[in-house]
Amino acid sequence: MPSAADLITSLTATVPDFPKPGILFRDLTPVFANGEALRVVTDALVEPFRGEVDAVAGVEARGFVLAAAAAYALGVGMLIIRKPGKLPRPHLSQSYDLEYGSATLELQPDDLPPASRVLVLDDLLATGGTLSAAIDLVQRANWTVAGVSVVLELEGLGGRAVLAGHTVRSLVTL
Ligand SMILES: O=P(O)(O)OC[C@H]1O[C@H](OP(=O)(O)OP(=O)(O)O)[C@H](O)[C@@H]1O
Ligand SMILES: Nc1ncnc2[nH]cnc12
Repeated sequence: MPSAADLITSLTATVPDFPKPGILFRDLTPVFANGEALRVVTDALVEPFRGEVDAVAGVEARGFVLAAAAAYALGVGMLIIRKPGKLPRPHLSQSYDLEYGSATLELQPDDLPPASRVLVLDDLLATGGTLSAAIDLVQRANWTVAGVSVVLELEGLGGRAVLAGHTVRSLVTL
C-alpha cells in the first residue's frame, strides 16, 4: 500500500503564478479526489492525536474537506473556522496575512464547551498566518489546542516557527 507521503507527492499539482505572479501554488485537490489518498492521508493526519481530542477544527475552504473526514475517523465533532460574514450567531474574528494577501477568519465559540481539546487541520502550512489565526480563535474560545496537522508544509516560508509552542504534524515538507 502506498504511504501518505508517496500519495501526496505523486498527486499534488504545482501551478506557477497562481493566484499572483511569483507564487508557486500547491494544489491538493487531486489528493482529495483520489479515494485511497483521501483515506490514507486522513488517517495519517489524525494518527498521533487518536483518543486525545474532543473535536477537529477545519479552516475554510480546503481544511473543511480534511477536518470532516478526520472528525469522522476519530469519532468526534467538527468545528468550522470560516471566512468573514458567513456565521449567523455570535462569533470571534481574527485578521492575518498570508503569502498572497490578507484575510480574516471567524469562529462561533458556543459550539463547544470550554476546555474542549481541539485538533486544528488545514491542507497546507506556508507563512503560518492562517493557522496562527485559527489557533488564536480556538484559544479565545477557551478551548485547548491539542495540535495542528497539515498535509503539506512549505518549509521556506517559516510557518513552523510562527506556530512555536504547538505540536505541528506535517505529512510532506517541500
Ligand atoms: O500558512 P499561510 O501562509 O497562511 O497559507 C496557508 C493557507 O493558504 C491556503 O488557503 P487560502 O487562504 O488560499 O484559502 P482556500 O482554502 O479557501 O483556498 C491554504 O489552504 C491555507 O489555509
Ligand atoms: N504556495 C501555496 N500553495 C497553495 N496554498 C498556499 N497558501 C499559501 N501559499 C500557498
